[in-house]
Amino acid sequence: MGEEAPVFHVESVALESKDCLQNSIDIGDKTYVISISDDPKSSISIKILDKLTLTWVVPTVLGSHPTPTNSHVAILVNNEKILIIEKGVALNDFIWFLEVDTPFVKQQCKIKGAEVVAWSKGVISEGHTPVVISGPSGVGKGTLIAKLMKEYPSKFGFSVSHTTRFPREKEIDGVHYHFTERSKMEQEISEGKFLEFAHVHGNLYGTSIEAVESVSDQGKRCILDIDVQGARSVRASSLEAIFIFVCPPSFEELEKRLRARGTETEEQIQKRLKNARAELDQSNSPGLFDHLLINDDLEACYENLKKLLCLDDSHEDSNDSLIKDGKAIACYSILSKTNSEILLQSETNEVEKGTASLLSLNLSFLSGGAPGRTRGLKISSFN
Ligand SMILES: Nc1ncnc2c1ncn2[C@@H]1O[C@H](COP(=O)(O)OP(=O)(O)OP(=O)(O)O)[C@@H](O)[C@H]1O
Ligand SMILES: Nc1nc2c(ncn2[C@@H]2O[C@H](COP(=O)(O)O)[C@@H](O)[C@H]2O)c(=O)[nH]1
Repeated sequence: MGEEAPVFHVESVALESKDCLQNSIDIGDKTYVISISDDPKSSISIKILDKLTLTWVVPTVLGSHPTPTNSHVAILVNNEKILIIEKGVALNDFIWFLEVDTPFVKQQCKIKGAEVVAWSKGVISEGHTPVVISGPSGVGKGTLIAKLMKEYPSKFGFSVSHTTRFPREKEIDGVHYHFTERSKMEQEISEGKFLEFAHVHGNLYGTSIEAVESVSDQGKRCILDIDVQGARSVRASSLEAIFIFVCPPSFEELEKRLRARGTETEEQIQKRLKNARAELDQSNSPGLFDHLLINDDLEACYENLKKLLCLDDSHEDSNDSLIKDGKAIACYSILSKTNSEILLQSETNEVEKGTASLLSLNLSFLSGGAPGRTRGLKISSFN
């Protein structure tokens, strides 16, 4: 009796060059050649061979790229994207997707009139639904968020927005905001790097995709402090979130708080109060906010916020245990592939703490993708 054929499905050809390992993948009439090397000068290159005309194209490459390393394997997920498994990098950084024909890439090809490919990092942790907090200037959003972050530093992460306004005293660049030049921010908006942006009180504010994704990467729940226009844009985006509007007990109290904060000129206060009326009017827009919170007594409001966020619910993501020690080094090769599952085998004999000898990667629930992360990767480990 003959041996049963193994379920191997090799689609990638690996070519050793002096400083790096290249993988080539065929999709239709094109061959994608991916070289990742740890030489900083030539760290990542993508070339496309058109097999009909035998011409090479160097595409425009979008997105943050994988960590340079001289060993990786590549395998086709479907005709839209290639999965890259990097070797010798941290466990929370070893899965990447090179999108070659997804809707985002097609749209970018049209905009740029050139061949485009885009990187997207694969994320094992699902994170938790982000929370959008809106409300008029001075109502106490920042105060409530600061309390939450202080009490639950490992549960929540703040989405650090970009803004063209000047920093206030004690505000730190990269912590409270990314303070930026208008032209630079506009350029980055045109490059598709922002989830949302809005002109607020005479300045440009925006949430970069990276700001939200980097919080989720840490397995934390992302908090966005954005105005009502921004909340509307996020509602219309693919980001699933909970939307909370914070109201003042009265307009007079709002004005009192804004003045007492002492961070705005009289002219700016007037502008913010005028905008506050419009924002309060919009708080009841159908389908926009899930919850309204009145910030009268701060402690009472904070307790209500905690209730809304189910902070006594101690549910853990089933993938969490695998990424707890995300710094462990991954060194996996592809053992087998079906349409929805890839089996990875550790190349090291001694299984490092935090890694497993076999990993099963389920691709059935993928979501997101370039220009952000690819989420929904389900991983099971076997030792
Ligand atoms: N419940 C409350 N009672 C009294 N004062 C409050 C209350 N909540 C917040 N404050 C005070 O009101 C001022 C404005 O609060 P905060 O800066 O948090 O508002 P904000 O909504 O984040 O404003 P902005 O949108 O302009 O950033 C602060 O001085 C803060 O200490
Ligand atoms: N649409 C967005 N609005 C934002 C963002 N970051 C902050 N904001 C809102 O701007 C006002 C003013 O903030 P301030 O710090 O200058 O007082 C406030 O309502 C914030 O919620 C953003 O990224 N996008």
